[in-house]
Amino acid sequence: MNRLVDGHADQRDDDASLRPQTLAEYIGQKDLKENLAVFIEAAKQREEALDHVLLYGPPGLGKTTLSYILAHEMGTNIKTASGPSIEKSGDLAAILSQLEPGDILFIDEIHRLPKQVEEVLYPAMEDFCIDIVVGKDAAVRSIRLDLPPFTLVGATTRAGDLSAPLRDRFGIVNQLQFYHLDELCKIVSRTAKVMGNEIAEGAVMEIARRSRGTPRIANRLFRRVRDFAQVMNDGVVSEEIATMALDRLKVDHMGLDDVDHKYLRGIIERFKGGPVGMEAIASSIGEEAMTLEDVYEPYLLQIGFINRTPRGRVVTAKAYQHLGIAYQDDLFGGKLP
Ligand SMILES: Nc1ncnc2c1ncn2[C@@H]1O[C@H](COP(=O)(O)OP(=O)(O)OP(=O)(O)O)[C@@H](O)[C@H]1O
Ligand SMILES: [Mg+2]
Repeated sequence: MNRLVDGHADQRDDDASLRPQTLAEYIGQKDLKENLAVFIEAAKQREEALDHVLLYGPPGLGKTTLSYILAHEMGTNIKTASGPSIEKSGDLAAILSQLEPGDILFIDEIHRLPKQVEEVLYPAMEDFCIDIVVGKDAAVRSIRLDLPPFTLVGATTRAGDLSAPLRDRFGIVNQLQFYHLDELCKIVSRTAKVMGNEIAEGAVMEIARRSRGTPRIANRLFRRVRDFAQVMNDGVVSEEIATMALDRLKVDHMGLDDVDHKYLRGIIERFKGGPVGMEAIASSIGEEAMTLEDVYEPYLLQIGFINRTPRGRVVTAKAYQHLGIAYQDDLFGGKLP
């Protein structure tokens, strides 16, 4: 299903012109940015490749953008690949053997690398070499190929799915956080400017508030609001136009759409607000458990609408209030508020 407030990219998202190019232009993620700036400076002073970097967090928070920025700041090239596209160890060997000293190799969805490919990556990351098996049967032998020092930048939405040996080989491990409202406002204003639209402060706020802490969603909502503004208001994005457009797009003032409502109401109506296991929720509302976990739940957890307990998901009083449903704390059911 195509979902307006889903953090995943669709074809029109991630317009290259909207991607910040430098750390200074990259909005938010303050701690992460400050640390990276130090690591970049230190590596440059020592004339070494930057240590391997793992970036994890929900879709659309800026992992890919940050990888390009790292290459830009280090003044190196970036080669890109994605976990599922590297099917055989030979594919990875081919990619690695083309790297130049200091290059960044960006592997998106790194948790989806096949196991045998991952094993080739270990010595490549640690000792900058790979062992290639040549010949057949009795004549089979392995030759060691030296690689130039390079930086692996891995991105994943599921850090928990990464094997421990792979995870341990990253010197710099960073989690991207949901963005604060003021940061999202800056992102929306910047996007409006890049796209050449006049925008009212109230409209910036309205879009930012509904974008689930996610820059990709902020940009996507802006694009849709801009269509309404163009057709109805000479391209001027006023607060009224923004509010009207977002209401028509069925994104509520917390950024929740029909699917979130279905999820929350599902737990409330069918499971008395929980606790309930992921699989049961997923099958009762007809969505995939993994999608719910990766895409829907992180934000609902972040805004305190659900809790994860050892016995399953629980909808909080805050969510009941948002949905306008009376909350009854069922002490005997052991429900957590
Ligand atoms: N810090 C930021 N400042 C401004 N814009 C940003 C920032 N982070 C992301 N964006 C915008 O959001 C879009 C999505 O970011 P990006 O593609 O880097 O996300 P991602 O984390 O790689 O997502 P996925 O997990 O789906 O690969 C980018 O095209 C960019 O325009
Ligand atoms: Mg990405």
